[in-house]
Amino acid sequence: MKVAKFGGSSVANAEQIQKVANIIKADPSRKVVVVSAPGKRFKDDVKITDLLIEFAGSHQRKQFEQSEKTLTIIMDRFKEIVDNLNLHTSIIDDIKQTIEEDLNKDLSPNQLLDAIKAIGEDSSAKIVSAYLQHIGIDATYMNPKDAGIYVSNEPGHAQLLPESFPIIKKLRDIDKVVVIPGFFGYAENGELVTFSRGGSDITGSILAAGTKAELYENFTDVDSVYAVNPTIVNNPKEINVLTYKEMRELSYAGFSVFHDEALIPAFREQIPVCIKNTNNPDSPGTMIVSERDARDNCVVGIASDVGFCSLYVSKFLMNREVGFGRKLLNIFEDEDISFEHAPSGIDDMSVIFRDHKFTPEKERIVIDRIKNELHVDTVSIHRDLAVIMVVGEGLVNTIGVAARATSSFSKARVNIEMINQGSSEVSMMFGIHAEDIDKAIQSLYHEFFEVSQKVEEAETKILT
Ligand SMILES: Nc1ncnc2c1ncn2[C@@H]1O[C@H](COP(=O)(O)OP(=O)(O)O)[C@@H](O)[C@H]1O
Ligand SMILES: N[C@@H](CC(=O)OP(=O)(O)O)C(=O)O
Repeated sequence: MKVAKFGGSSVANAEQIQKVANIIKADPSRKVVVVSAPGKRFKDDVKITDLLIEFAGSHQRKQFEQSEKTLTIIMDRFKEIVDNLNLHTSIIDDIKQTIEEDLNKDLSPNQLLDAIKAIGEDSSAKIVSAYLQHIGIDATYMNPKDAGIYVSNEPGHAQLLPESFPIIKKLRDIDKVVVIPGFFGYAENGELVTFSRGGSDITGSILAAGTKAELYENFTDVDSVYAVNPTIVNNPKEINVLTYKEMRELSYAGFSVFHDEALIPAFREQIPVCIKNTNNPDSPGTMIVSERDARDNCVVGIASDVGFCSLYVSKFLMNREVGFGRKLLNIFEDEDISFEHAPSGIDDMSVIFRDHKFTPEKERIVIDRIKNELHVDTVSIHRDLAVIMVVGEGLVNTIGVAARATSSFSKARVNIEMINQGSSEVSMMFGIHAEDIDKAIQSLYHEFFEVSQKVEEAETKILT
């Protein structure tokens, strides 16, 4: 059996849901279906999840006029979907009732936000299951609690609890298509918890691993994972096969097409993942597996992400000071900031971290503590940093990749703030100014995918 997850763009309106139904109908082994909340229908549209967050926020701030307005937009979108699919309007009444019940429960602000956010995927699953029944497919909606999505709310990521596995495994025995909302599960104490943004991919992966599915299909709005973000380079090369490790590095650094946490369950149970397009289901998509032949392309993809900050410290004879690195990272730990990379030299060290939690107040505390406790010679902060990852299993065994990458930055007139290579065998990381991302990616893409392709074509011509 297969687990098929359909993202927000695949359930954004009635027409998309009809495509989803056709995909399910076309392959009876698609037994477990996971859906996101309706996403964007066009570029400047707003996802239902964002509307729900806005609704919960304005309600909590007691801006009731605003919250009512947002609720009307949310309900109109669900109503349009239900009407266009010719489904019973009682579904709409149920959504409204669930929202009202949540507002009247004695919930903390965070609990209420989670409960409201989850309504997007929950309603979507009810609608998709009703539509499948409507067109004669034996389908049923199932709440994540009944499906066995029990998670401990670990900081940073959702960890599946051991009691989940036997329950999830039983889904295999159900002789129907089971439609389960993505993006949320339940903690040990019965509390509803949502995952990080884009987290329906995680639900799909958990269910694929728990049912030991033959394949986890992740349906989205692109034909495949491309070698670079298609919004930066036009018509980039499609990737046919990727390893879990490669995808993890790429999604970490901005390939939002698949959530990096979603790789963990699939990787642990060695479930192959296929990224496919709801709008073009016959296209083969991208397979994510444990091994691939890396001889033909050493660099498989180049990802970029913004929102990083770098803290630089230098101190004469740092290398001889036992415990310096630990003390520096301890300050970050005390301030609840996780670090992403920590490249170092003999007398200097940088700590790279995501800047969303680094308020001016935190910046002041961290700098003061570093000066007072570590007695450094220099300390400085650089904001607006972007990270570029050049990724590929073949990197370790290929000579000259770093040279080609640095020369591409130089051709694009992009200054490299930092290079980190060595700890990961599958990636090379570069820190640059965020404003340089597009030209850096375009230049790297040209070097690793356009120039090498031309060389290969020329070599083939000579040989034939
Ligand atoms: N390298 C990449 N390959 C394919 N898509 C990418 C890549 N990097 C970013 N994306 C973006 O990921 C989007 C699909 O992910 P997402 O918006 O989460 O879809 P869904 O609505 O299915 O959850 C694509 O539309 C594309 O803009
Ligand atoms: N709806 C949630 C979860 C999710 O996975 O959505 P999508 O499939 O549209 O990325 C979000 O917007 O974060």
